[in-house]
Amino acid sequence: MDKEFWHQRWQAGQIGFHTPEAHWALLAYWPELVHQIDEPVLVPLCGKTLDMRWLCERGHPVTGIELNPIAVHDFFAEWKRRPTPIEQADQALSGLEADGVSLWQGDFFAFKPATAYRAFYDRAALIALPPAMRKSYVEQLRKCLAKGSIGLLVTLEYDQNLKGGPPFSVSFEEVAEMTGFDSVPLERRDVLDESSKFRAHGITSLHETVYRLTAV
Ligand SMILES: C[S@@+](CC[C@H](N)C(=O)[O-])C[C@H]1O[C@@H](n2cnc3c(N)ncnc32)[C@H](O)[C@@H]1O
Repeated sequence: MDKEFWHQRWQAGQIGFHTPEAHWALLAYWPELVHQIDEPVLVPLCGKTLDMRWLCERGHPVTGIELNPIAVHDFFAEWKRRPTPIEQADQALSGLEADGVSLWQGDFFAFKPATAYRAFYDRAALIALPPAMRKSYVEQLRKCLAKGSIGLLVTLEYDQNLKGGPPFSVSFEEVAEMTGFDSVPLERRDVLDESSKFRAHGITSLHETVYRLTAV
């Protein structure tokens, strides 16, 4: 998945991954996971997800990293906020901030956090990347985090032989073997009925799995 692929998706408005409400797993599991509600949260490959607004409304300062400028612009515009630029020496990405949400626009692999995060949220970030990139993503994510950081990871599982990604299928075994993290599955939910696109490919089993990750 090269960068141009994502820029074209945003340019063409092909953003089926963007949902009009905060994700069910966030609502169900975040409160029991992260008790300190002013803990800053890192959201890699964030798009313009409303999950960031949910986290912010809960009290968390939020840092999102997103490649595409349309996503960053739309996030603030749809939230009816006028962001101001963020200055950070030694940062290759350009940043905008409003009301506790900071969005850095650019390549997550070039992101240098000012301090290590202790909480993170990954929905449709790991699974947006092909297998060859996922190891580097996990390494970069781990570099941004303090030891003991807690996060929520949401994956999809389906027969990858029937459909190419993204989103890619990421197995329980792959998550269990992620270097630098301990994982605990919290819920595995059948989501086939909400996904006609997958049915059209002949897929008969589609699950969303939610994990608690701890950086070790
Ligand atoms: C499948 S979308 C998910 C967005 C968001 N997490 C959500 O749940 O709506 C993946 C996003 O990652 C962005 N992206 C892809 N590669 C990236 C990279 N290397 N650095 C930062 N963002 C990236 C894409 O532009 C896209 O908005």
